[in-house]
Order: sequence, then C-alpha cells, then structure tokens
Amino acid sequence: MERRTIRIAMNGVTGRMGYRQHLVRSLLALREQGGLDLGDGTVLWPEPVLMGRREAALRAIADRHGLEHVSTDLTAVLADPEVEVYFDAQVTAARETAVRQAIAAGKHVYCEKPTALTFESSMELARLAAAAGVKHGVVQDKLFLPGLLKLRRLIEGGFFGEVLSVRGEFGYWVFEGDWQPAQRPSWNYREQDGGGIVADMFPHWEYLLHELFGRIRTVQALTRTHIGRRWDEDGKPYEATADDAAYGIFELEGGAVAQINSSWAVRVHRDELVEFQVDGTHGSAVAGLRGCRIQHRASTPKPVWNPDLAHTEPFRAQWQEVPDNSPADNAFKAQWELFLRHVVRDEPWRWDLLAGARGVQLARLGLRSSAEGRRLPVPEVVL
Ligand SMILES: NC(=O)C1=CN([C@@H]2O[C@H](COP(=O)(O)OP(=O)(O)OC[C@H]3O[C@@H](n4cnc5c(N)ncnc54)[C@H](OP(=O)(O)O)[C@@H]3O)[C@@H](O)[C@H]2O)C=CC1
Ligand SMILES: O=C1CO[C@H](CO)[C@@H](O)[C@@H]1O
Repeated sequence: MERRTIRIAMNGVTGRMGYRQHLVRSLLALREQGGLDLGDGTVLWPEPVLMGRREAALRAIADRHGLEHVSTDLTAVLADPEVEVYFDAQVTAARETAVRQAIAAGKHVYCEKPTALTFESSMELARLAAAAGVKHGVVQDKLFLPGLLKLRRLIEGGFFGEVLSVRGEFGYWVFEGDWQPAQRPSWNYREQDGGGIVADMFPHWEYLLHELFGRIRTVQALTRTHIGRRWDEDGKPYEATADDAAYGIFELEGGAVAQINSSWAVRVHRDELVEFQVDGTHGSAVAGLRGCRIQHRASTPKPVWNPDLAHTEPFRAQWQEVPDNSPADNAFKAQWELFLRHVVRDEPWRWDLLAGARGVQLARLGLRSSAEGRRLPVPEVVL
C-alpha cells in the first residue's frame, strides 16, 4: 500500500466539537484504523495541524495523542504549501473571517455549521469558494447517524406511502450554571456572541428535512428565551440574550408539514435527545439518533376516544424496532471520509458551502418569522 499524507489545519481543536468529534473520533480514529483506504492501493494518512488561540492547550492535546504540529498563527499555517485542507470548528462568530482567509490562500475548506452569522456572509463564502475553485464542505452529521440512516432506508424503500407529517422533538435541560455547572458553553446563550438555539439547530433541520423529505418552502417559528439569567464558566452571572427554545413549523415541497420543537429548557421524557415521528399513508416511524421504530398500516390499532375508561392498548409496544443490518461508523468520521475522498479523488459531494448557506438562511428566516409574527417563504438558494 502506498501512503499519501494529507495535512489538515484544524482550527478550534480545543473546543468540544473540534476535539472530541473531529480530532479524536474522526481523524485520529482514521489513523488508528491505518488511514483511509482509497481502494486503489493508496491509503490516505491525515496529519493534523492543531490550531487555536491557546498554545499550551494545543501542546497538551498534541502530547496526549503523539501529534507533532501545533500553531496559533493562522496566516503562517495558511502560507504553508503542505497544508491542503483548512477545517474550522471555532465558535461560530470566528468562522467567517478564518474561512475567507483559507479560501484566499487556496486551501480546501471544511467547517462546522452554521457557516456564518448572516445569510449574506454564508452566501459570500460559497461564492468565494466556487470562484477560487477549492473543494468545500460543511458538517451535516445528523445525516450519518444510525437512527436517521434507518429512516432514510425506510423512505427509499417506499415504507411510508405518502409522507403527511414530520414531528421533531429536540432538547434537554441545560443547567443554568449556578447550583450545577452548565453542560454547554456560555456563548451559546448570548446573541452577541453568535449563540441561540435557532442559529444552532435550524441548520440541522434544514438539511435533514431537505434531504429526507423535500425542500423547505416556508417557515413559521416562535422563539423564546425561557431562562433569562445563567452563570458562565467562571461562575459569573450573565444575561441570556439568545433564544433557548424555538417552536417551528415548516412546509415542505411535496406537501408534507414538519413541526420541530427545539429547546434547552425541557426535561426529557423520550427515548433519545432528538426524535422524529414520521406519519405516512402506509406506515409511521419514530427515529432517534440511534434507534428507529415502525408501525405499518396493517398493524395499526384502532383506538377509540373514551376518557371514561382507562386505555388498555400498550401503544408503545405496538411498534417494531428496525434492525441495524449494517454497522454505522461515527457520523462525523463517516462524513470526513467522504470529504477527504472528494478532495483527493474528486468523488461526488453535495454538502458544500452552498448547502451550508441554506442552513443559515433557514435560521435567519426563522428568527425573522418569530420577530415579525408571520410565516415566511424560504426562497431557493442559488449561487
Ligand atoms: N455538528 C454538531 O453537531 C455541532 C456543531 N457545533 C458547532 O461547532 C462550533 C463549536 O462549538 P463547540 O465545540 O460547542 O464550542 P466550544 O465553546 O466548546 O469551542 C469553541 C472553540 O472556539 C474557540 N474560541 C472561543 N472563542 C473564540 C474566539 N473569540 N475566537 C476564536 N476562537 C474562539 C475555543 O478556543 P478556546 O478553547 O481557546 O476557548 C474552542 O476551540 C460551533 O460553531 C457550533 O455551532 C456545536 C455542537 C454540535
Ligand atoms: O447537533 C447538535 C446537538 O445538540 C447541540 C445542542 O444541544 C447542538 O449544539 C448541536 O449542533
């Protein structure tokens, strides 16, 4: 086997996503399996350059994992001709400037969602990347989760008949940070720092609904900041200025209606932190991150509304678990593999910065819909 090294600048690798999902669970996991087998006698060997603003933290990560390259100097890293790919998992507010710089330096670019704070900026990034002729991509990890892969399999197998509606429930309680530390970074709760659940989650809902059921035609959202005061990483109180819950309705091309609640102020009474119930004329499914249960029309019970009687139907037990059939890898790693193949082998790829801009567009329109109290059309995005 011939080994081909690909040097990847990883910015924001001291953060939750940058470290755990992208470095450890994706690129280091690829190295642990011996590299990415390209199937033509070549193995691709990712060589990360750990980037961030705290040299000591970067050095500690490098030492922990036996890595060599560390830098806090983006300009210098981008000037290095050996660096082929720039990856960004910094806080959202820092992304646009860095991605612009990477595109200008002629690097291929891969980054977390949302790609920018405004729709205009996200479109600008897509245009710049196209004009520069670099390969580009945005993380759309939910598409590669086992539960949602099963849902896709059901759709492609025609299980649902006509899809009528999709009900999504996402959320969990994020502690305020006073008597128990918060489990998410405080910038998520400050609008001025790029926070907010709409900016965070609507990009996910855009690609999921779009890929699985059809393009989103309209959005109507109601947002709230349910918890107005929180405590940050240093235990200091701050005002939560960003939305921490969003109640959204989306009309899809093809006629289905999707309704998704997103909240960091809800206690979980579900099997998973996110679940989607899909109802179709021929069958229904409830898919989560990992599991997926179905009920076919032939096995659908016939409940009769009568509040005078205790119900006797074991409703939850009337669903059937969809088998895994094939093992699913970590979702982030699966997408990294496809992106790297796209970069070095020019294999097909559709999750690009334009797709990223659609996510930002939906988030911005969702916020506007809530502020104006009306349903808004979602225009089709073109370069
Ligand atoms: N696809 C997915 O499922 C998810 C995606 N995300 C996205 O990933 C990104 C990172 O989120 P997350 O990992 O939760 O955030 P974290 O707060 O854990 O990490 C943020 C990273 O950005 C760096 N950073 C912080 N402030 C600045 C700044 N002012 N300028 C430059 N860099 C800064 C941090 O460096 P330092 O360590 O020095 O503070 C750290 O490396 C977000 O854009 C978010 O939307 C988040 C969660 C899930
Ligand atoms: O996909 C995700 C899962 O949940 C988190 C929110 O609580 C998000 O930050 C993230 O983007």
